[in-house]
Amino acid sequence: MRSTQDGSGRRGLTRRGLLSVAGAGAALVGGSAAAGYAVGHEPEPGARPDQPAGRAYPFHGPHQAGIVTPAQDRLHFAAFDVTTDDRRKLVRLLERWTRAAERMVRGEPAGTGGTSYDAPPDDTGEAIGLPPAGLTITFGFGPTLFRTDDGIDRFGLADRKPASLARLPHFSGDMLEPARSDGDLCVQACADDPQVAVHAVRNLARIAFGTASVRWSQLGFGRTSSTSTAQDTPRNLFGFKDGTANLKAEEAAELDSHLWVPAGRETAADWLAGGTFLVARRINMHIETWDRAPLREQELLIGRSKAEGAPLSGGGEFATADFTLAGRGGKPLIDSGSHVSVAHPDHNGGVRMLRRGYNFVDGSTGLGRLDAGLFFLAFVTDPATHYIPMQTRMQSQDRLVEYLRHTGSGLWAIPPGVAPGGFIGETLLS
Ligand SMILES: C=CC1=C(C)c2cc3[nH]c(cc4nc(cc5[nH]c(cc1n2)c(C)c5CCC(=O)O)C(CCC(=O)O)=C4C)c(C)c3C=C
Ligand SMILES: [Fe+2]
Repeated sequence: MRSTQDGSGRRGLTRRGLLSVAGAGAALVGGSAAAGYAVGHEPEPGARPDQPAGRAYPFHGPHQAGIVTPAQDRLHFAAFDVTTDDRRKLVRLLERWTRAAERMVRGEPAGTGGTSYDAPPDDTGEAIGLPPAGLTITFGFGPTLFRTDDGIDRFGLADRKPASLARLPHFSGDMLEPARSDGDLCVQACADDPQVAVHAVRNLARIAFGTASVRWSQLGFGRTSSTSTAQDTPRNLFGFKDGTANLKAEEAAELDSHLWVPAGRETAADWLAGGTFLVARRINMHIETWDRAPLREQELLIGRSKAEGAPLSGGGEFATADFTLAGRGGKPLIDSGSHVSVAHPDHNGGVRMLRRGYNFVDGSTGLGRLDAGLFFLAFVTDPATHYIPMQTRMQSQDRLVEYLRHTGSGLWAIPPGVAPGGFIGETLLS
């Protein structure tokens, strides 16, 4: 927490809006202002929107932020179970989440302040003094929101469920943990400061108390993709550049074909027009085994060079891969079982996806191995065409899977963006 002290010895906390305590007597009842729970919601004089940490992305727009937004460096992802069957309570939660998200992405506290000194603060406080840090908060609806596993239509939404919104099928080799999978709702909070991302999820969970509870959550510490041509390509925990051939924000026509759900595709689910689907897979990577594999083997399995990220058929990082070019002995320079060959659009009916995953390390196992990998996040126009067939092919043909273990999974419909005054999911629930 950053705090400042002026010449009068008064401490002032600086997250543009500060926690306030209702009533003029507040300072009298416990010296809260002097203790740091000060007042005011004025813009912080020191805020620097020109600096990366001061960057704030708008919450409102035709699409939700956090999809084509340049991928930030940190993630806190959470899946929630709705604990009520009262539709009005669900709507109220989404309204309250919207208001809190609007504020937090601006670098303001989750609440407006003014709570009683005898009540819990309406912001948890750990982001006071921190700038917006490029925070985006993206919300999604899982299949069980529409119909529970027992077939119950809790909220009268069953006939509006998109056909493709169903639990992902079992893929060969899956070792999924139920406690890391699925959920009625999801929240993806991305920021360039981990404390800002965690603060966002924590406050949304606090607001949800009594209506929804966290089912599972995942932290990510390094982006594994770029979503804009202005970004450098980052590296995953295998040490390879990841995101080179990703779908990028600048490819407007491709986004319409491969990312956004078009109006009129499915009458009953037209509320999703302008939205998309989010696939999440927690993929453990066998780091120690990989680190003992020769460089030749590592490059063969990926199909790109480790240093530059260039296709093994030649050229620089962004050169087009040539899967027919043969090397010594007449064998293709890019192995047909390499990851980029199996995942390439030419071998998947032309489909592309917008990947937005993160590295994770969740400590180590009892055997002294890192519990680490890639939290794969991909946004697609339709998982039935743009994800399930590719994952199925990977499990049977991609030699990289020998080093991977899928331990978590989820699919959510991501509703379109929100207009000022509206709320997340309005097209579905109002
Ligand atoms: C089902 C989809 C995919 C899963 C699961 C997946 C996991 C995964 N990928 C890497 C590392 C790399 N992937 C790369 C490219 C790439 N991956 C997918 C899809 C899945 N990856 C696609 C569609 C592509 C693009 C293919 C193309 O058009 O050429 C690359 C190369 C660099 C790049 O283009 O991004 C790397 C490296 C890991 C480690 C992993 C699971 C842990
Ligand atoms: Fe990949």
